[in-house]
Amino acid sequence: MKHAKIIQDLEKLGIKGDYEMMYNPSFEELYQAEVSSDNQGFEKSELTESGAVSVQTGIFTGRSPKDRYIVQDDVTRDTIFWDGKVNLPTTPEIFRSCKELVLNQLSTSKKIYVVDAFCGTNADTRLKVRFIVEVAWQAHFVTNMFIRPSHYELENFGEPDFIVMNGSKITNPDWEAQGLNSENFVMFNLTEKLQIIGGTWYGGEMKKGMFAMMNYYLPLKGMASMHCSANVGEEGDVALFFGLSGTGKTTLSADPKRYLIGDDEHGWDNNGVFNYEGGCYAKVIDLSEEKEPDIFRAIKRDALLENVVVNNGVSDYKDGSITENTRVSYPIYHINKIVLPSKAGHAKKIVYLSADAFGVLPPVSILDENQAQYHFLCGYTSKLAGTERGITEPEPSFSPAFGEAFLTLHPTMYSKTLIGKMKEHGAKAYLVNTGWNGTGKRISLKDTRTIIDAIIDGSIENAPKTRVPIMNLEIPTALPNVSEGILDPRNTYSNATEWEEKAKDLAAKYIKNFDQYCNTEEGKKLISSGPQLQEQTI
Ligand SMILES: Nc1ncnc2c1ncn2[C@@H]1O[C@H](COP(=O)(O)OP(=O)(O)O)[C@@H](O)[C@H]1O
Ligand SMILES: C=C(OP(=O)(O)O)C(=O)O
Ligand SMILES: [Mn+2]
Repeated sequence: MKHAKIIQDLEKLGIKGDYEMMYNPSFEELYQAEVSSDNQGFEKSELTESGAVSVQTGIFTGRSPKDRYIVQDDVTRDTIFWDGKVNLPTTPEIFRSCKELVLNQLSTSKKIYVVDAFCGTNADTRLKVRFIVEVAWQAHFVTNMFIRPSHYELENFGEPDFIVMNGSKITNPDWEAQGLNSENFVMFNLTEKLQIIGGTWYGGEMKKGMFAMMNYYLPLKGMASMHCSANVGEEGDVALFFGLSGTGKTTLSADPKRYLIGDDEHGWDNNGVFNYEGGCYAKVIDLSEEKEPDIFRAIKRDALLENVVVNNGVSDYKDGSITENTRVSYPIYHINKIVLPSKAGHAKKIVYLSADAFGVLPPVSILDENQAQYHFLCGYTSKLAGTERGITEPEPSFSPAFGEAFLTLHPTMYSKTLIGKMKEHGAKAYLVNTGWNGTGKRISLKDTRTIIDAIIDGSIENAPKTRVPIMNLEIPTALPNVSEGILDPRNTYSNATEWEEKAKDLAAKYIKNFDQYCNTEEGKKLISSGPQLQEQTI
């Protein structure tokens, strides 16, 4: 029997105890476990008016990059990009000691949830992942976010390719002596194909953890692995939306005119674009049915709200007092227009989303091939408060491939694979600012959506154009139904020299950041595609 086999597997891993084990619980079983009166502290969940359950994730309401380590050994030494920032090295010994802590924690649990799921739509490239957690809502989170195997697939699941053991309730007392950042840890061992977690309850570590693993395995097989959302039109035309957290991947990919492929993580192989996930993870801060009807309506039974303030069973999306990073996860079929399985053909339109808090970038720029490469390597945006610990103010950030925090290989691996696919399939790239302009206000969602429509239907190519100096970007000067006077950012300032000053400041940052790619001929040749400081605006 499957159940007995799973218990045997857990014992082999070192989880031995007198626990009750639930294997791939149904949504109904998860719900019952979540509202059980046995739950303590952050295990507690609450039913809300929409039918969704609401939880608090504890001290961590976002990922904790400084506590994230990868074991450096023969498998990873020459493959992982040891940049000293994202992929922090640890030793097999320290991993073993932290793993022991997690095993002890799980062994003394009353209840353990084991969820077998897929990461990746295609059988030939997906990871069969086994999540072992002791908190019901964490099991719910991974059930929402990863691809749920059918009964048949579950029966034939076989050995997992990767195991995630979450001991969020324990911390590491030896962290100082081991030279770690804190008592909390998120560690990967690629030899053992194991992720272990302690101290943080935040589910994003599991979601983005497996993304980082896909970012390792797929580019090594020549595929593009991308931090982007994706949707497809009636004609099979696929669009990708790259961007860091908060730039609009989830919001803009939920487009009632198109079919959603996925909202965050995709691969691109010889057959086309495919999702890694089986659900979406949307921000709910200030969410309204009027502005984002598809996401609003996806919040219903089986959806899981995180860190939202709930008053007498009613969620208040305006209240950011727990965190600005309030979230909901839901299975992808909560969005009406989707393709299943989550894949489609080759991408034709590539949109780089950047939420520029400094008001310099145009709402949309048309990129040529070299600029597509330049801006992909730059990955400029402003980091907004919330998704990462310690970020409380917008900060300019250059994040290669629009996802530096999840890259396990050198950034150029991701640009090579993506640009290769783009060339092969004649995809065109655009840079879209979903952030601020000289008015001090954020560019409206309505204007951004209209701009995206013009990119997707191709009409943007026929618009009158001009070049924005310093930033060295080509922009349309008029687009039907886009607010007058916003397309050229210089016009959103009462005095264009104000823009110029800010632009020079930002251009200098771009140029300085790009230095890291200038030690190769390939990199050097891209400099002229980026911002230029010597230029005069008039
Ligand atoms: N012009 C805009 N374009 C996209 N999103 C916008 C815009 N203005 C405000 N927003 C808000 O910004 C947030 C974008 O978040 P989200 O789509 O979840 O980003 P991501 O998926 O890239 O992390 C949403 O809360 C959305 O309502
Ligand atoms: C969940 C995350 O990503 P995003 O904001 O892109 O959805 C994250 O960065 O932890
Ligand atoms: Mn998102």
